[in-house]
Amino acid sequence: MNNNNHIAKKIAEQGSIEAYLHSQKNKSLLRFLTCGSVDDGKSTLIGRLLHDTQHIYEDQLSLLHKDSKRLGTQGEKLDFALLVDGLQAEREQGITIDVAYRYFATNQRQFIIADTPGHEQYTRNMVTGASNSDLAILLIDARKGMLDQTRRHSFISTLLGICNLVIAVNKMDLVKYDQSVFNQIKQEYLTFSKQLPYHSNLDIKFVPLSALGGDNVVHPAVSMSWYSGPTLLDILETVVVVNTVEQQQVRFPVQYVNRPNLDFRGYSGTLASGTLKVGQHIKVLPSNIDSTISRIVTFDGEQTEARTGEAVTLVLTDAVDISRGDLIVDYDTVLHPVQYAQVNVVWMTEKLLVAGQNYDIKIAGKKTSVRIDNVKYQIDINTLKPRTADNLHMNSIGMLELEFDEPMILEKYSTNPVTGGMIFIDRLTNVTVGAGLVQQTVQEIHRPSNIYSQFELELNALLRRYFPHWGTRDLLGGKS
Ligand SMILES: Nc1nc2c(ncn2[C@@H]2O[C@H](COP(=O)(O)OP(=O)(O)OP(=O)(O)O)[C@@H](O)[C@H]2O)c(=O)[nH]1
Repeated sequence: MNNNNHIAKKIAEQGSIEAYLHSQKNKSLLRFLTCGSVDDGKSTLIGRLLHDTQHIYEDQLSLLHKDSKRLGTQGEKLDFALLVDGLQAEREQGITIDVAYRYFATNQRQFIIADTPGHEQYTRNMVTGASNSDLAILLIDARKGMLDQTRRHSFISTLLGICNLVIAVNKMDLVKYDQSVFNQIKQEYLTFSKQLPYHSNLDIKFVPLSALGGDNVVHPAVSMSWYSGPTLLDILETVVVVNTVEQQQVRFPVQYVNRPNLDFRGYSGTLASGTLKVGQHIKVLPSNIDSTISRIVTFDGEQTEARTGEAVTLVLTDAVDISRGDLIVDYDTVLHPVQYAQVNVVWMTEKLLVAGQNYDIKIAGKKTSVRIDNVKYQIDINTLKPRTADNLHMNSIGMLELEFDEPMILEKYSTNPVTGGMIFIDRLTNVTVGAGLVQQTVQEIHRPSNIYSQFELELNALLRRYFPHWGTRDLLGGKS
């Protein structure tokens, strides 16, 4: 059955189009990404998932029949990779590609898949895909076992806070569906995974499959009777995703001050976490000015409440001075601005990252600059252990010590991905060159005292002693 018939059947089951749409809307949503090395079978797997869950339109299916026959990549069979490799041509032409998002739904759930290419230089897209996902499917070619890219993508996924990993050992048909091959890869991965960030919170599942033949993707494989676990779709339909963001404290980065006329002044943005209500007492950081929400305006009209992820415009009872990049939080939230932070970085450009460089950064809607004070270490992708490094090259992951141009409201990435996640932008080319995740904000930093003159140090001490309300930073590293 193709997608058209499939949907028609579902509508008939529900009784009306309205009832069908309503049932779709109330299903939980799982966002996942597929990653792994080049040619591991990501596109084939996604094509197979869409096909076997009847999410391919009639015209797509006949085109797929035609293309598979014309190219003959799979003999007489369908080449599912062709279904999702629409970007292939762009790839071959070397055009920058982005993550391809695809949507499908089953009776249990709705899914959004981020398909990220496996080539080494495409780590950038993988990071983008992972930052919006609840679960990562890591494909491993059964013939090749674990590769650097498997380790790198596992590390990045977990660093970005994904705690559901599915290790899909693909192309089992090419190893004669041998259980020992699967077991060996599973064992190797389990040993490796002990080094992954937040290891104790990880839920790792293993499935042996053949994306090409459809074994254990949607339907259980007869060829692998030794495997009694769930199929990949079973896992996707039942995995429990804990969304803690909604319960977290309010973080509303102001993206835009909306002032269409003298009578209206609103602050637009997407609510990164928590909920906001009309009448709620709030505070604006870094200024610490407080006010109350008088209206919540959206594209579809006014509402009394805003939930995590909603794009809204807030109107306040007072005419306060708020600019783009400010952060609206609950009135009783205490967050101190910091000038330094230790940040995990995934470097994505050929130009080496070295200490002393300056970059523009964007964090929670705010744009400012940083200086790389120090490359603390690089992560060895095989052992996931830190090793000393003076620089970071493309695709490497490391820890930096940063100094911001101005005091910043930051949090650990693990506390809040919006106030703890940043991108690095090259000042000349305006290209995104890295992704950073705050590991630790640093209030105190110990600089060698001899970079300041005795007079500067004495003046600094006097200012801090007699004018504490100026918030002067301690040149020797004390709290501001
Ligand atoms: N025998 C066999 N071949 C497979 C299987 N899955 C994928 N392939 C083949 O492996 C090759 C690569 O598959 P793709 O789906 O294009 O791989 P990919 O990971 O999407 O590759 P990129 O998009 O280039 O990163 C194709 O020739 C597929 O037909 C499988 O389970 N068994």
